Amino acid sequence: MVNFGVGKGSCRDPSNLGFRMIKGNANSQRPQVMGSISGTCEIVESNEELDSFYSSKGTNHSSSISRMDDKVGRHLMLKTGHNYSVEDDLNRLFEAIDLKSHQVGKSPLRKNASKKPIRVGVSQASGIGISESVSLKQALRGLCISQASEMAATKRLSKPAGLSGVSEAGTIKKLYRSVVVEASESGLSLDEGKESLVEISLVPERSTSNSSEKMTESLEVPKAKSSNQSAHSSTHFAVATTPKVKMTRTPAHDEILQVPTDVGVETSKKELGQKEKLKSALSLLSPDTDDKVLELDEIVPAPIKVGCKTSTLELEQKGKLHSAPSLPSSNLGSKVSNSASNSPRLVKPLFRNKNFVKKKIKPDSTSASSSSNVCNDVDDDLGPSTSKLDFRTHTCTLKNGRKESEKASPTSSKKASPLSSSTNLSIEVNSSSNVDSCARKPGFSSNSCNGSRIVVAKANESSRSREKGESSQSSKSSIGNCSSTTNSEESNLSGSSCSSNRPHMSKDLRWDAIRHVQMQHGSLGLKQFKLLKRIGCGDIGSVYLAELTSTNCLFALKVMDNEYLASRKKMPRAQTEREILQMLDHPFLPTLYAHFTSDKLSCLVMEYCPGGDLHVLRQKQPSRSFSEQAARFYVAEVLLALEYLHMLGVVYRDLKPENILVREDGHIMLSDFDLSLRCTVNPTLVKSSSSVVEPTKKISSPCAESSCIDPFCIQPSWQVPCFTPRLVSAAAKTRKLKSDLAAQVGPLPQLVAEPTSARSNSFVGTHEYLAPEIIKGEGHGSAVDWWTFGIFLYELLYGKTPFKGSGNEDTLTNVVSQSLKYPESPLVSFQARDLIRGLLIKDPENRLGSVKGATEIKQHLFFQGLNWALIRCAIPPELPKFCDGISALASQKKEGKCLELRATGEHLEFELF
Ligand SMILES: Nc1ncnc2c1ncn2[C@@H]1O[C@H](COP(=O)(O)OP(=O)(O)OP(=O)(O)O)[C@@H](O)[C@H]1O
Repeated sequence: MVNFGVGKGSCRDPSNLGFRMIKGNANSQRPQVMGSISGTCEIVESNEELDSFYSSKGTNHSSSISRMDDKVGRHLMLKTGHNYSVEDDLNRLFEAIDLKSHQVGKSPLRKNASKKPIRVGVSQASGIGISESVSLKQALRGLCISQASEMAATKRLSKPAGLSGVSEAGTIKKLYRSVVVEASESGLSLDEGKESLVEISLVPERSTSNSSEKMTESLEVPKAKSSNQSAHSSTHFAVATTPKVKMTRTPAHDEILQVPTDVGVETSKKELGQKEKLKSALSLLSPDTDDKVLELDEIVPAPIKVGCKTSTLELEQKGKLHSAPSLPSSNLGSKVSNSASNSPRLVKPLFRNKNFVKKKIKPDSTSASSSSNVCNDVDDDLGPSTSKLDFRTHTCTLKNGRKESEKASPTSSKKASPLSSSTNLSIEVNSSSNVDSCARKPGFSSNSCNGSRIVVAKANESSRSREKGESSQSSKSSIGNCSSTTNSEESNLSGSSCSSNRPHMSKDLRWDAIRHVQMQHGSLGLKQFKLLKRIGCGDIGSVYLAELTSTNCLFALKVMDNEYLASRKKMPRAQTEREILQMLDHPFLPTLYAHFTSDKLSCLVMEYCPGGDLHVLRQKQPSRSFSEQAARFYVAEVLLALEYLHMLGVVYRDLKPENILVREDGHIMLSDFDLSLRCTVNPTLVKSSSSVVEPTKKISSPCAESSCIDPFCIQPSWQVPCFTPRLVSAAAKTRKLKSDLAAQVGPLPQLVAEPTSARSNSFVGTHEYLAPEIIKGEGHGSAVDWWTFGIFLYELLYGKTPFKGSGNEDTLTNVVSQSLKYPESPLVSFQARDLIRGLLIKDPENRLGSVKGATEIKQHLFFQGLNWALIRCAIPPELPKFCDGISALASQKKEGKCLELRATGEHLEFELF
């Protein structure tokens, strides 16, 4: 294992930058997952035979071994027979390899005993001898790849980030392409390739190397093979290209690496040649694959679609924007650092009922007053006093006073926690309460969560009942009665609802705190929370800022009244929200730590977001609108969240600033999923037929553009601000070189993970944000999210929505019939307006994003130069400013401003104290 120490100083969750490259065969059920640490890259060849090999000999396969030629291996096997030791074999092999290396004029690879990659998979099995030459060969190949990775890492580490003089991205791409082409030409069928898939997965840090603790989510491109697989719609990919590709990802990651499969084991010379090329490519990918992917990403030609329908493979339209007459230089002007350097604004989140701002159209809302019923559960008159709380300084502590941070390291955490990995954390509160905290440490078998997981309705009937469009407050609400959903909501929930599949937040100390309380009390329920303040109330429940008893951990506790939900037919919405929350593991989406249900109440224990929402933040801006660079930052993060949701088969449907919460670190969190539509998704790898690349437009110096949030700008040299005047830097030259090379190589296939077949007739959303197709009742799909995304960007930039009328009816009429207009002020760049124009195309089929989803939107010039994978590490436009959280809470308590749950069981009775 090699720690590549990716520079990510400001990264909120650096663990997600760790990645792993795994090669396996079809027999490998899941990618081998090993313990890793932040910024770690591992390249592992994994198959059963390999495992057996290591298992039988206890060989640390991390030993550095150079590549072995097949013939050499075979020869040795014949010569030595079966009675030998592995060590002897390896010694001979090293000699042979040295000889071979000299023959081909290459210096032999060094053995580096100091590097100790973690052992793959099962390591304790014994009794399996090496009797097959293929085992040894493959084992050595695995070692070879590991070493190649290490060497590449060493090389990489010896250079400043971003200044690598060699266009590795271009090289990788070239190799990749050649493999793709050759594999394609070889005429190998998908099935043939199945035996040796290559996976490059992005995995988080792990605390153990137990093979049973696999947690990467494998996205296998080829045809769905088993019924079991087909049950998980969100993780199934269909292949639109040859050769076959297997992709592995962690849910937390935005980027998916795509690598062609290494076809066959030992077939033809041609295939062997392909393997060699692929290995070379893999070795180059090693230390900073994230960076490489980004660079590759950047050089992929942008299939921009502006007002015209684009078929999957026909990318003729993509040049439209690029070929447009010289775009006016961006007036994005100032750099992000500018905003970042602004004196931090005192943000006072005004927690309020959002219904007063933009009233949602929700199917079960029978009256405007209905939503207030929930709010009346607790009669509190607290002001927005949490606005000055400094939750950045808030530290979770356990009851014994020991700081959770002391257990931050995986090992210490494991030792210190009263819950070992063998502890079953499925929780039963009491006989009448049912709790599923899923507060498991990564590494727990996801199966352990299944018992408490909600079973999703299978039939269309049930699906329909889970839609939220039965009625509405507007005249259009009757459309909800005809709500029908096809091709949706058939997927059942899998282990992804557990923390074991939530690598993104796996190190969050709140997991430990919850486990600790559960252990102490035997269960988790409302009694274990001290409700400090009601943050707000929505249509289906109230949200409280709550402290977990005896810890300093704060949560957002959403409390819903079951009876109320049932009487208003809102139970399906609550269920939808919970199920979606259970699936999520993304930096810009909320983490659900636990949920518990009693006869009377349902509670969601969520990550608390102290920074208020974007609606409030926007109103605090001068001219009540965001600068373009700030808007770009926020919409980019929202876009990644939407992309992730779509990949999971979730159409969000309720995008608006009020639902974008601001985290303590200034990044965003998309909240509120009770109006979302669940559907099947069939992600596809699309290989562009065009090789036209416009590198000079696509790639530019990171700071040449406006609103630069390119991590290069916050990277060490380090912390060179964007606005620092630069001459043509070495990095810029390198980029130019890379882009030139990329132009020669051609585009990479693109992953399209848009649930284009999702259909719903529900009338849901928020008036000003409703897409025309929803208003017209024509049925809608995932394109509604791109419409709302356009409205959202418009509102951030102009401070108002484009079609707002004097009343809701007018608004709806305007949405359908009024053409898009831009106010004269504030001045907004052409790129921004062009993006909005593409997104607000009334015909969903022609709307930007309708075919290729976020993939095509991300390539719009508005986002030019943005480093998508590292945006989470970028400096936000502004940071919420709070004073000390704990002391503020304490003073609130003294002042009697806090609510505390009265210990009366499950009744929601609070009193001031
Ligand atoms: N995790 C959180 N952290 C901080 N505030 C939150 C969190 N979740 C929700 N809120 C706030 O609580 C309030 C109520 O949220 P909630 O989702 O219940 O209602 P809503 O957004 O109106 O949606 P709905 O009516 O669909 O339930 C909102 O003001 C929201 O900003």
